[in-house]
Amino acid sequence: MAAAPRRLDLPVVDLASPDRRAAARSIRQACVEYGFFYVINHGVDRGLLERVFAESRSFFQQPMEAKMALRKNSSHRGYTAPYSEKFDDHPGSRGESKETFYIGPAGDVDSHNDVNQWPPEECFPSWKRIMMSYHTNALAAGKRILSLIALSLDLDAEFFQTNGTFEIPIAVLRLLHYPGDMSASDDGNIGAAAHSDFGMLTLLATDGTPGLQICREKDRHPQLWEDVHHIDGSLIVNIGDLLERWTNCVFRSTLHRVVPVGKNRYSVAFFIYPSPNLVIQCMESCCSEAYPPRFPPIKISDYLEERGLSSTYKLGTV
Ligand SMILES: O=C(O)CCC(=O)C(=O)O
Ligand SMILES: [Fe+2]
Repeated sequence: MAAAPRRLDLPVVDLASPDRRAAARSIRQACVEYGFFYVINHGVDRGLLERVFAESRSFFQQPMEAKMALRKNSSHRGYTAPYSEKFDDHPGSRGESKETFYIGPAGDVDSHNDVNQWPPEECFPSWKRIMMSYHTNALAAGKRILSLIALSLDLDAEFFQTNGTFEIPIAVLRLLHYPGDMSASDDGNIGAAAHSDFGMLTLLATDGTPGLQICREKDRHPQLWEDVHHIDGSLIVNIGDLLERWTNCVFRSTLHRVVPVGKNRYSVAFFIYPSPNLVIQCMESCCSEAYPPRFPPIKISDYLEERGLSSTYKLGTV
């Protein structure tokens, strides 16, 4: 008989814990072993999250024509349709079934320079306000998590606050919808193909529908995929390639994907990158004589360019 899949018990970090050192230890273990963990008491109001999901659902439930009217623009904001992002892993597969909507900060205080696209106010009167409010709250939660991450790396808790990371942080919200009309047994079908995130940190909220999986050892064959289950009220946090590099690979940016489960699935990803002007180098606390830096210093804007993301994130305007 085949062995039952092992239940993946990712660490749960309480952001409101008075014992910040213990929380930081738990984060360190999570980032070294899994690159993924949950946060609770993260400060993002449950009611706000419910509104974000409700607004997201009503956007994606529109006819394709209305969604395509807000097709992703040259600043990488707006709608992408199912199967628009092709990948080659499975010849014969149609690609990724997910449809997405990208939102960045709304320019300056008067919303000048706002390169976002917004659904028509007559039909979506609260949409922009709810999304901007989530953007602000998620960034605040991200900063609290990064303060514990700094402690977990033997740095000052204010490290990321004082070194320029948040001068003009690049923070992008991505709404996702995985259509429910396919199942994992349909050959080669995938909701989101295996990838690691490029940035520093990703905060992920889901509607509780399963499908998210991680692969802890990317070089192992065959790959072993483990389900990330839902914990009510929590956010899922994962480390991106940039923080893996910055920590000299002490922290892991882990492969993940979304498999179809024959049910509609909604999620909201929030990607955080540092300011484009910041130059990062492998943190001293992550290097030693026996474990020298694996990467030279790099300016974030150059990193984004290297990863093909500079136009994506319209440096300086997000
Ligand atoms: O939808 C999910 O649960 C994961 C989304 C994701 O990995 C991403 O947007 O980078
Ligand atoms: Fe991801």
